[in-house]
Amino acid sequence: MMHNLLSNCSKKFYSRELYGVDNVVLSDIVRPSDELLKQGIYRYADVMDIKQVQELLVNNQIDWLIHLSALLSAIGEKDVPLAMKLNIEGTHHILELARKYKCKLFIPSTIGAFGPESPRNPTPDFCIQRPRTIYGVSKVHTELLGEYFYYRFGVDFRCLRFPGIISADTKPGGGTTDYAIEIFHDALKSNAYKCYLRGDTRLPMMWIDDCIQSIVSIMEASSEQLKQRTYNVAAMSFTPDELTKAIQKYKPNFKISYEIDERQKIADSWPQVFDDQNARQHWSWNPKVDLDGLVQRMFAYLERQ
Ligand SMILES: NC(=O)c1ccc[n+]([C@@H]2O[C@H](COP(=O)([O-])OP(=O)(O)OC[C@H]3O[C@@H](n4cnc5c(N)ncnc54)[C@H](O)[C@@H]3O)[C@@H](O)[C@H]2O)c1
Ligand SMILES: C[C@@H](O)[C@H](N)C(=O)O
Repeated sequence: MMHNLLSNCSKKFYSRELYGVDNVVLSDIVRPSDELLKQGIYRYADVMDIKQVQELLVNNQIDWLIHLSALLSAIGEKDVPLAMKLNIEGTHHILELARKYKCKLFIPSTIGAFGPESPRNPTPDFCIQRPRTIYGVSKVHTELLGEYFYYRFGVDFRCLRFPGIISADTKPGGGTTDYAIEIFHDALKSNAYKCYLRGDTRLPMMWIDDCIQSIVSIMEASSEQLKQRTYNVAAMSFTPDELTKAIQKYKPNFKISYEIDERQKIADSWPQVFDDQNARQHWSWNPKVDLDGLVQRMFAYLERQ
């Protein structure tokens, strides 16, 4: 069965092969590239303006909503009022529209929804969550409110807590895990990278294709399979030192140096290793790409550019 699907963030949810070009509407507030416009439907919609999203949803007979727009952890700390507006008020709009129009709704959460009091290695689905960033607080809010809308109004809310997502074709959006993307660009440009996290900072990470597959899998899982509405998903965990060693297999002269900044404090409060056994058991989550696979894919893509 086909779904009309609205993904309100232009970049990372490429599911047109699966659901059909005319059934996927991408929306954002940024000016789209020519390439993006050629790929299918793109519409401007600001999630702060509920009427704009409502119009899009009605006019396109949307029945699945993939709500991705958010301010990430590091950039959120630089503009807390905007993060509160986008991540909290924007999410309220989306939840309300999903309720009104009976849409199936996906909103991602993050490793950042945990905090210094959470167990860090491994971090299970259910444990204390006291994040210390506005990003993390907004995502715990999303998890709880989404589940409330499910139990109270029957909204088919589905949520995955993602690790740092690594992709080659988009610029990082202001996260604490950005180093693991920037490092590849600098490796190709100058064979060196100055990292803002300590070399032993272990964080969960995931290749973009696994991320997209996890969204498709949870959206297609039957309600009976889902024993909870928010799941951790994991693929790998590594440190900047370990990533450097994996990069040096391709570029033996690559050098890393360190200049630690405020993002270290955020990373130190986050999970090191994610426990995703519930996702694996309940709806057969099974990531494909490990650290070497990720490095190989990044270089293959970037060297083609
Ligand atoms: N990238 C990661 O490592 C990661 C990890 C865990 C969870 N997530 C979640 O995945 C989602 C997408 O993350 P991302 O990395 O693509 O973020 P990003 O910062 O790269 O993209 C966010 C997008 O939201 C858009 N946006 C901003 N304000 C908007 C508005 N008012 N209306 C509509 N769109 C607006 C931006 O233009 C941008 O394209 C977020 O919810 C994030 O929390 C991402
Ligand atoms: C982990 C994730 O949510 C995002 N990449 C961030 O660092 O903020």
